[in-house]
Amino acid sequence: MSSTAPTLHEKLNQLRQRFIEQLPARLQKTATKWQQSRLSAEAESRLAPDFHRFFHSLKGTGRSLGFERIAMLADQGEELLKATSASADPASADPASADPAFIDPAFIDIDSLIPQLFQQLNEEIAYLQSQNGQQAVLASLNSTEFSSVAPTARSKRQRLIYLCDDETDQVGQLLHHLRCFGHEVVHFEDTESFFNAVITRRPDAVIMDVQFPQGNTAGTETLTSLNRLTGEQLPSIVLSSYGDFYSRLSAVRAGCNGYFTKPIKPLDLMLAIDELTTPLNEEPLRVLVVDDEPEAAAYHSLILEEAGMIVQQVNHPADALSALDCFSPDLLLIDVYMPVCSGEELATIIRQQSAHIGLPIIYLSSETDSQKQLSAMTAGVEAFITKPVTPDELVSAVRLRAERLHLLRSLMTQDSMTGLYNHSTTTDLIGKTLAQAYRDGSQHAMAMLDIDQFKAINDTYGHLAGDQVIITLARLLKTRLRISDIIGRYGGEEFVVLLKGITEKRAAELIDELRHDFERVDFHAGGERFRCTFSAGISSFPSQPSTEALRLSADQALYLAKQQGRNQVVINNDNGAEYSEPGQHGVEKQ
Ligand SMILES: Nc1nc2c(ncn2[C@@H]2O[C@H](COP(=O)(O)OP(=O)(O)OP(=O)(O)O)[C@@H](O)[C@H]2O)c(=O)[nH]1
Repeated sequence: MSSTAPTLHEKLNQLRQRFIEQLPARLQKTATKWQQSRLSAEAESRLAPDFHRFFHSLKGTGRSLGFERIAMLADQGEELLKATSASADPASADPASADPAFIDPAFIDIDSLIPQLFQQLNEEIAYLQSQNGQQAVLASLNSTEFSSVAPTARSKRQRLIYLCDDETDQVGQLLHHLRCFGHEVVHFEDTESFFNAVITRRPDAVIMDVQFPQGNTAGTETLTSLNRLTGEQLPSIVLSSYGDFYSRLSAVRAGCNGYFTKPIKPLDLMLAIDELTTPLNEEPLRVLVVDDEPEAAAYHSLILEEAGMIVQQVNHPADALSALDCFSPDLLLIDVYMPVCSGEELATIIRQQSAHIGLPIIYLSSETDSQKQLSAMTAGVEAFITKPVTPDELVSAVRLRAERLHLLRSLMTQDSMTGLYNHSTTTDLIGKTLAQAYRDGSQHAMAMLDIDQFKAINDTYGHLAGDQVIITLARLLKTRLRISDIIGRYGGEEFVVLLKGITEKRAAELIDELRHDFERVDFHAGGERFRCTFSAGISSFPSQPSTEALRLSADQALYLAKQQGRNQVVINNDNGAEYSEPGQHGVEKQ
């Protein structure tokens, strides 16, 4: 059995199979209802919206999933129903004069045509379930284009970095710093092995020396050849012993993003790499999909997830409001035709609540009538996408409209210096996580971190150096902890982390590893080099049943850590405090 995760094509294939397996039962149910509707005028008008919705959504989902013939038959059904219902509506004007393709409804034998369509749909399903049909479906699936759907790299903070420098003795410290921050670093001593490695496995960023035995600008020339060969610019930073004009010019021509001269200040270079490889908006976009058709919702979710977004599906419009509150999406994707309430009505309900006034909404529908699209837009939605939508179209439509709100939200929820959550957002998110933990019985641990003798750092090296220390610890937490963990700057030099799904003991081990790596980071201020440490206190849920109780308990443990000499991690659990190995010092001046 293969242990790899299913590919997009495999997931899509599963979705199609599920759709086809369930279709005969849906068809049977609708055919039975159709017979009932023929018994009286009352039943006919009561059940008419159900048939319209059935054909309409079958057309949309069928087309999205690539079942062209099913979509075509469903389209015929919808058109037949439209034509006969228009003839029953005395308010509708006589279209015969305007439309040359008009067929008089009096000549449409709906009683035999609709059952014929049911029959044809059943035959198509039987074909699709046969071996020949399955092969045809597979062939069409393989021809589907997903080329420009973005990779899921955004979900990982760890970067692959290639460092190409033949002066091995000088890069040891840099390698250590980069690895401290959780990056995978591969070191090459010559440009040829570096070149081959890039072709085999493309890195997220490159640090390149300029001068090699092969030539004075051999490093930057290698980057230029690679960029030409692959047609893509490698994010790169130059690290050179020379700052002369021609070395710098060769770096500019190779499209390098930065130029550092030796001796190296590892932290500066590391932060530059971090900036180069971290997308402006690091948090993935969140999309709520509301569609009564589970397969259609799953199909669109799959595409958006594949592009790195977090998606939640809701199949009943009534569940959309609570999902909005719990999930906090950056965008809402709504199907227009749903039972109970239309997409238009749902959009109006949402817009009437001040908390969701700015939320971008996109309609997704098989409706091609531009007049109807226009009227649906009156509820204040951003866009109307017609099914079937290609993956690239869907991803870019969603990204375009969601990113602005996402950015605005980030400004309100993040601390501007570190990009971590601010105090109130941290408390808010922890509260929501605990509410969920009560329902699913999960356990979590909280860590409170405080930089040791930070006042002395500010006083000795200046506030800018102090800020650098805060930013570095924030980066360390972000790169080394899980994306799902909640990491906040609680104020000043104090941080709070909720490590989800782990015991306090495991949390203490993780934080202690960070403590150990942090104390080995070199900071520079003026001509001086210095190091810092932090202390941490750990508490856990459910022994501490609320955010406030967790915070107080972690704070007590932190206080103990400070009292006992700093640079250590203390757990506050039911059995009393437990300590990690205490460190040596708070500030080390070298
Ligand atoms: N550079 C800088 N300093 C800050 C920032 N926020 C708070 N501080 C300073 O952080 C220092 C915190 O000092 P204290 O609370 O006395 O604690 P400490 O010196 O770290 O000592 P211990 O916690 O006991 O190890 C104060 O001098 C604050 O002015 C900031 O954003 N940047």
